[in-house]
Amino acid sequence: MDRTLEFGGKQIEPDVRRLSDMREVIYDIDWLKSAPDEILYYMYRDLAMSRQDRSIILDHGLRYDITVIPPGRLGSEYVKTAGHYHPEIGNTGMTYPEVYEVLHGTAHYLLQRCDEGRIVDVVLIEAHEGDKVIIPPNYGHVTINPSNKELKMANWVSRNFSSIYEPYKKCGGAAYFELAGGKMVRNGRCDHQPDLRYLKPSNIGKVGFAKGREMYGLVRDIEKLGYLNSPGEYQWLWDEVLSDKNRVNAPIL
Ligand SMILES: O=P(O)(O)OC[C@H]1O[C@](O)(CO)[C@@H](O)[C@@H]1O
Repeated sequence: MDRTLEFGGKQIEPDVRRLSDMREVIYDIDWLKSAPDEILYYMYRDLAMSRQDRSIILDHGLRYDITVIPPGRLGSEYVKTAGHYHPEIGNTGMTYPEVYEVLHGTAHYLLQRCDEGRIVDVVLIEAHEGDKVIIPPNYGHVTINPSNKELKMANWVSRNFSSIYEPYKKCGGAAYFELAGGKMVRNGRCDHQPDLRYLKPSNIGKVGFAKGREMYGLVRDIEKLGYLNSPGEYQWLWDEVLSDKNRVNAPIL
């Protein structure tokens, strides 16, 4: 199947993530023994609709990507991304945040925060088409496609860093695995798995999100993405995104 994406009048070829790139984070080790080295997802990075947009995006130290995760299983587990953390910004005590939007399908964003090497918070956010999900500073993240439809999602993120994969690989994955059917199982290979908190997506008007409006359009109001490079100025946003007021029941699949 041709996986070229047309964006801004250009044909974009994806980077791909194969099973061999993420063997360490798979739950079903028996399945892994004989699984073919398939492509699991497609990443179209650093997109812009026009030259003018590109120049605005670069001036603000940002990047816009699209990722496509076809439906599938990793043995008994739903298909997912490898999982990574972002680095700390100087000595601020905060790592770079990120924001996702579901363009098509359903996503489960599994977030976790470590303190002194111990996982202290784990959050699962179910998002549908049009939902925005902010990954706050200091949280690592995995995206799961828990449906039988293709998941297409976009993200805005700082262009000033490279992702850190080691902690997920070292722990054999995130604190939880989502099995086909929706059961969440604790990852016994990592030292501590706090109870899961299920939270709502971060559809927050104050940072420019609007129902039915794709967040690519923020390129025309790019100051609204200021939290991606200066998270220290947005404590109210992190409090709001992570608040227990946003708790929901576990999703029913
Ligand atoms: O780097 P991973 O864990 O494979 O996840 C891929 C995702 O991360 C991003 O690099 C953004 O953080 C996207 O391009 C892509 O959706």
